[in-house]
Amino acid sequence: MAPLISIQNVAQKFGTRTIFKNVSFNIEPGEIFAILGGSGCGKSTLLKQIIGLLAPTSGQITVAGHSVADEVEAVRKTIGVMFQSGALFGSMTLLENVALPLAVFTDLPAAARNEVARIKLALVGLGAAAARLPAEISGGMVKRAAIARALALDPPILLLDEPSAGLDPITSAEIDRLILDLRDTLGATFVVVTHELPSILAIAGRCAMLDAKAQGLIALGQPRELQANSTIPMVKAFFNRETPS
Ligand SMILES: Nc1ncnc2c1ncn2[C@@H]1O[C@H](COP(=O)(O)OP(=O)(O)OP(=O)(O)O)[C@@H](O)[C@H]1O
Repeated sequence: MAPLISIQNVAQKFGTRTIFKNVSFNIEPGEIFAILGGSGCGKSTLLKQIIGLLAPTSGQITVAGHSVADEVEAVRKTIGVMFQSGALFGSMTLLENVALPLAVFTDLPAAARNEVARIKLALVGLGAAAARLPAEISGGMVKRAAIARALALDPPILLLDEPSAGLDPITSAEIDRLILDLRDTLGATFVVVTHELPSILAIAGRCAMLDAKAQGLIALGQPRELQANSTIPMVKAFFNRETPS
Protein backbone atom coordinates (compact mmCIF):
# COMPACT_ATOMS: atom_id res chain seq x y z
CA MET A 1 0.00 0.00 0.00
CA ALA A 2 1.26 3.51 -0.81
CA PRO A 3 2.16 5.58 2.26
CA LEU A 4 -0.57 8.03 3.28
CA ILE A 5 2.00 10.67 4.16
CA SER A 6 5.44 10.70 2.59
CA ILE A 7 8.14 13.04 3.89
CA GLN A 8 11.30 13.02 1.81
CA ASN A 9 14.52 14.82 2.59
CA VAL A 10 12.70 17.73 4.14
CA ALA A 11 14.58 20.70 5.59
CA GLN A 12 13.54 23.94 7.25
CA LYS A 13 15.69 27.01 7.67
CA PHE A 14 14.64 30.34 9.13
CA GLY A 15 17.13 32.89 7.78
CA THR A 16 20.52 31.23 8.17
CA ARG A 17 19.34 29.02 11.05
CA THR A 18 18.68 25.37 10.20
CA ILE A 19 15.91 23.85 12.33
CA PHE A 20 16.13 20.42 10.69
CA LYS A 21 17.38 18.81 7.50
CA ASN A 22 17.26 15.40 5.74
CA VAL A 23 14.03 14.41 7.49
CA SER A 24 12.47 11.40 5.75
CA PHE A 25 9.75 8.99 6.86
CA ASN A 26 6.39 7.60 5.75
CA ILE A 27 3.13 7.30 7.65
CA GLU A 28 0.85 4.41 6.71
CA PRO A 29 -2.97 4.36 6.66
CA GLY A 30 -4.48 3.59 10.08
CA GLU A 31 -1.32 4.34 12.03
CA ILE A 32 -1.13 6.42 15.16
CA PHE A 33 2.22 8.09 14.58
CA ALA A 34 3.83 10.28 17.24
CA ILE A 35 6.27 13.13 16.60
CA LEU A 36 8.52 13.67 19.63
CA GLY A 37 11.39 15.84 20.69
CA GLY A 38 12.43 18.63 23.00
CA SER A 39 11.23 22.21 22.84
CA GLY A 40 12.28 23.97 19.66
CA CYS A 41 13.31 20.89 17.65
CA GLY A 42 10.70 21.66 14.99
CA LYS A 43 7.67 19.45 15.73
CA SER A 44 5.10 22.17 15.08
CA THR A 45 7.12 23.32 12.07
CA LEU A 46 6.85 19.83 10.58
CA LEU A 47 3.06 19.77 11.18
CA LYS A 48 2.78 23.15 9.43
CA GLN A 49 4.73 21.77 6.48
CA ILE A 50 2.41 18.72 6.26
CA ILE A 51 -0.70 20.92 6.01
CA GLY A 52 0.96 23.40 3.68
CA LEU A 53 1.06 26.36 6.06
CA LEU A 54 4.83 26.53 5.65
CA ALA A 55 6.84 25.58 2.54
CA PRO A 56 9.91 23.48 3.41
CA THR A 57 13.24 25.03 2.42
CA SER A 58 13.86 21.79 0.50
CA GLY A 59 12.40 18.32 0.12
CA GLN A 60 8.98 16.92 -0.79
CA ILE A 61 5.86 16.03 1.17
CA THR A 62 2.92 14.15 -0.30
CA VAL A 63 -0.39 13.44 1.45
CA ALA A 64 -2.83 10.87 0.06
CA GLY A 65 -0.92 11.02 -3.23
CA HIS A 66 -1.10 14.83 -3.49
CA SER A 67 2.00 17.01 -3.44
CA VAL A 68 1.67 19.58 -0.64
CA ALA A 69 3.67 22.09 -2.72
CA ASP A 70 1.44 21.80 -5.81
CA GLU A 71 -1.98 20.64 -4.56
CA VAL A 72 -2.45 22.19 -1.15
CA GLU A 73 -6.26 22.45 -1.44
CA ALA A 74 -6.56 18.71 -2.14
CA VAL A 75 -4.22 17.99 0.78
CA ARG A 76 -6.20 20.14 3.21
CA LYS A 77 -9.41 18.25 2.39
CA THR A 78 -7.80 15.10 3.76
CA ILE A 79 -6.62 16.57 7.09
CA GLY A 80 -8.35 17.72 10.27
CA VAL A 81 -6.16 19.67 12.68
CA MET A 82 -6.27 20.24 16.40
CA PHE A 83 -3.84 23.04 17.23
CA GLN A 84 -1.94 23.13 20.51
CA SER A 85 -4.14 25.78 22.09
CA GLY A 86 -7.33 23.86 21.33
CA ALA A 87 -8.63 27.24 20.14
CA LEU A 88 -12.38 26.92 20.56
CA PHE A 89 -14.31 30.16 20.12
CA GLY A 90 -15.30 31.24 23.63
CA SER A 91 -18.54 32.94 22.65
CA MET A 92 -19.86 29.89 20.78
CA THR A 93 -21.39 26.73 22.23
CA LEU A 94 -19.62 23.41 21.65
CA LEU A 95 -22.24 22.60 18.98
CA GLU A 96 -21.58 25.90 17.19
CA ASN A 97 -17.81 25.38 17.41
CA VAL A 98 -18.03 21.91 15.87
CA ALA A 99 -20.53 23.03 13.21
CA LEU A 100 -18.31 25.94 12.13
CA PRO A 101 -16.09 24.07 9.61
CA LEU A 102 -19.29 22.69 8.02
CA ALA A 103 -20.62 26.25 7.57
CA VAL A 104 -17.33 27.39 6.04
CA PHE A 105 -16.52 24.42 3.82
CA THR A 106 -19.85 22.78 2.86
CA ASP A 107 -23.23 23.80 1.43
CA LEU A 108 -25.16 21.87 4.08
CA PRO A 109 -28.19 23.70 5.51
CA ALA A 110 -28.06 24.69 9.19
CA ALA A 111 -30.19 21.79 10.43
CA ALA A 112 -27.91 19.24 8.75
CA ARG A 113 -24.78 21.01 10.01
CA ASN A 114 -26.11 20.85 13.56
CA GLU A 115 -27.00 17.19 13.16
CA VAL A 116 -23.46 16.33 11.97
CA ALA A 117 -21.98 18.38 14.83
CA ARG A 118 -24.17 16.49 17.32
CA ILE A 119 -22.91 13.18 15.93
CA LYS A 120 -19.26 14.31 16.23
CA LEU A 121 -19.81 15.50 19.81
CA ALA A 122 -21.41 12.15 20.67
CA LEU A 123 -18.39 10.37 19.13
CA VAL A 124 -16.07 12.11 21.60
CA GLY A 125 -18.40 11.58 24.56
CA LEU A 126 -19.80 15.12 24.69
CA GLY A 127 -23.34 14.41 23.45
CA ALA A 128 -24.85 15.93 26.57
CA ALA A 129 -22.65 19.06 26.53
CA ALA A 130 -23.58 20.49 23.11
CA ALA A 131 -25.14 23.66 24.55
CA ARG A 132 -22.27 24.46 26.94
CA LEU A 133 -19.70 27.21 26.37
CA PRO A 134 -15.94 26.37 26.43
CA ALA A 135 -15.51 28.31 29.70
CA GLU A 136 -18.10 26.06 31.37
CA ILE A 137 -16.31 22.75 30.75
CA SER A 138 -13.13 21.03 31.98
CA GLY A 139 -9.77 21.03 30.16
CA GLY A 140 -10.28 17.42 29.06
CA MET A 141 -13.69 18.29 27.62
CA VAL A 142 -12.17 21.24 25.72
CA LYS A 143 -9.67 18.85 24.12
CA ARG A 144 -12.50 16.44 23.24
CA ALA A 145 -14.51 19.26 21.67
CA ALA A 146 -11.46 20.41 19.68
CA ILE A 147 -11.02 16.83 18.43
CA ALA A 148 -14.74 16.75 17.49
CA ARG A 149 -14.26 19.93 15.48
CA ALA A 150 -11.23 18.42 13.70
CA LEU A 151 -13.49 15.46 12.80
CA ALA A 152 -16.29 17.67 11.44
CA LEU A 153 -15.50 17.19 7.76
CA ASP A 154 -14.68 13.46 8.09
CA PRO A 155 -10.98 13.79 7.23
CA PRO A 156 -9.06 10.51 6.89
CA ILE A 157 -6.07 12.12 8.67
CA LEU A 158 -6.05 13.89 12.04
CA LEU A 159 -3.10 16.01 13.17
CA LEU A 160 -3.17 16.63 16.90
CA ASP A 161 -0.68 19.07 18.42
CA GLU A 162 -0.20 18.09 22.09
CA PRO A 163 -3.68 16.70 22.81
CA SER A 164 -2.75 15.92 26.44
CA ALA A 165 -0.89 19.15 27.28
CA GLY A 166 -1.97 20.56 30.63
CA LEU A 167 -4.16 17.59 31.57
CA ASP A 168 -3.88 15.45 34.69
CA PRO A 169 -2.70 11.83 34.13
CA ILE A 170 -6.21 10.32 34.36
CA THR A 171 -7.76 12.79 31.92
CA SER A 172 -4.74 12.39 29.66
CA ALA A 173 -5.27 8.60 29.66
CA GLU A 174 -8.93 9.18 28.73
CA ILE A 175 -7.83 11.24 25.71
CA ASP A 176 -5.45 8.40 24.76
CA ARG A 177 -8.38 5.95 24.93
CA LEU A 178 -10.47 8.29 22.76
CA ILE A 179 -7.74 8.50 20.10
CA LEU A 180 -7.42 4.69 20.02
CA ASP A 181 -11.23 4.32 19.80
CA LEU A 182 -11.50 6.87 16.98
CA ARG A 183 -8.74 5.14 15.04
CA ASP A 184 -10.56 1.83 15.43
CA THR A 185 -14.10 3.07 14.72
CA LEU A 186 -13.31 5.60 11.97
CA GLY A 187 -10.22 3.94 10.51
CA ALA A 188 -8.56 7.37 10.61
CA THR A 189 -4.80 7.95 10.68
CA PHE A 190 -3.43 10.08 13.51
CA VAL A 191 -0.26 12.16 13.63
CA VAL A 192 0.21 13.29 17.21
CA VAL A 193 2.80 15.72 18.56
CA THR A 194 3.35 14.93 22.21
CA HIS A 195 5.84 15.08 25.06
CA GLU A 196 3.90 12.62 27.19
CA LEU A 197 5.78 9.32 27.50
CA PRO A 198 2.80 7.36 28.90
CA SER A 199 0.67 8.54 25.95
CA ILE A 200 3.31 7.60 23.43
CA LEU A 201 3.66 4.12 24.90
CA ALA A 202 -0.14 3.73 25.09
CA ILE A 203 -1.15 4.85 21.61
CA ALA A 204 1.70 5.19 19.12
CA GLY A 205 2.45 2.33 16.77
CA ARG A 206 5.54 4.21 15.60
CA CYS A 207 7.20 7.49 16.35
CA ALA A 208 9.82 9.88 14.99
CA MET A 209 12.05 11.84 17.33
CA LEU A 210 13.55 15.16 16.26
CA ASP A 211 16.48 16.79 18.01
CA ALA A 212 17.46 20.46 17.86
CA LYS A 213 21.17 19.85 18.32
CA ALA A 214 21.29 17.13 15.68
CA GLN A 215 19.09 19.35 13.43
CA GLY A 216 16.97 16.41 12.39
CA LEU A 217 15.62 12.96 13.01
CA ILE A 218 17.44 10.91 15.63
CA ALA A 219 15.02 7.98 15.97
CA LEU A 220 12.26 6.29 13.99
CA GLY A 221 10.45 3.16 15.09
CA GLN A 222 8.18 1.49 17.61
CA PRO A 223 8.29 3.25 21.00
CA ARG A 224 8.88 0.09 23.05
CA GLU A 225 11.59 -1.04 20.67
CA LEU A 226 13.33 2.34 20.97
CA GLN A 227 12.89 2.26 24.75
CA ALA A 228 14.51 -1.15 25.00
CA ASN A 229 17.21 -0.93 22.35
CA SER A 230 18.19 2.58 21.31
CA THR A 231 21.81 3.47 21.98
CA ILE A 232 21.36 7.16 21.16
CA PRO A 233 21.74 9.13 24.43
CA MET A 234 18.83 11.56 23.84
CA VAL A 235 16.50 8.73 22.84
CA LYS A 236 17.51 6.57 25.81
CA ALA A 237 17.12 9.55 28.10
CA PHE A 238 13.63 10.35 26.86
CA PHE A 239 12.26 6.81 26.95
CA ASN A 240 13.85 5.90 30.25
CA ARG A 241 13.40 9.31 31.90
CA GLU A 242 17.12 9.77 32.49
CA THR A 243 19.44 12.74 32.15
CA PRO A 244 21.29 12.31 28.82
CA SER A 245 24.91 11.24 29.34
N1 LIG B 1 8.30 31.60 11.42
C1 LIG B 1 9.41 31.45 12.12
N2 LIG B 1 10.46 32.27 11.99
C2 LIG B 1 11.60 32.10 12.68
N3 LIG B 1 11.81 31.10 13.54
C3 LIG B 1 10.80 30.23 13.74
C4 LIG B 1 9.55 30.34 13.04
N4 LIG B 1 8.74 29.32 13.42
C5 LIG B 1 9.45 28.60 14.33
N5 LIG B 1 10.67 29.14 14.50
C6 LIG B 1 11.72 28.60 15.37
O1 LIG B 1 11.97 27.28 14.96
C7 LIG B 1 12.24 26.43 16.08
C8 LIG B 1 11.28 25.24 16.05
O2 LIG B 1 9.97 25.72 16.38
P1 LIG B 1 8.74 24.72 16.61
O3 LIG B 1 7.62 25.56 17.11
O4 LIG B 1 8.52 23.91 15.39
O5 LIG B 1 9.32 23.80 17.77
P2 LIG B 1 8.58 22.67 18.61
O6 LIG B 1 9.44 21.46 18.53
O7 LIG B 1 7.16 22.52 18.14
O8 LIG B 1 8.64 23.30 20.06
P3 LIG B 1 7.63 23.23 21.32
O9 LIG B 1 7.71 21.82 21.85
O10 LIG B 1 8.22 24.22 22.26
O11 LIG B 1 6.26 23.59 20.82
C9 LIG B 1 12.10 27.31 17.31
O12 LIG B 1 13.38 27.71 17.71
C10 LIG B 1 11.28 28.48 16.82
O13 LIG B 1 11.61 29.66 17.54
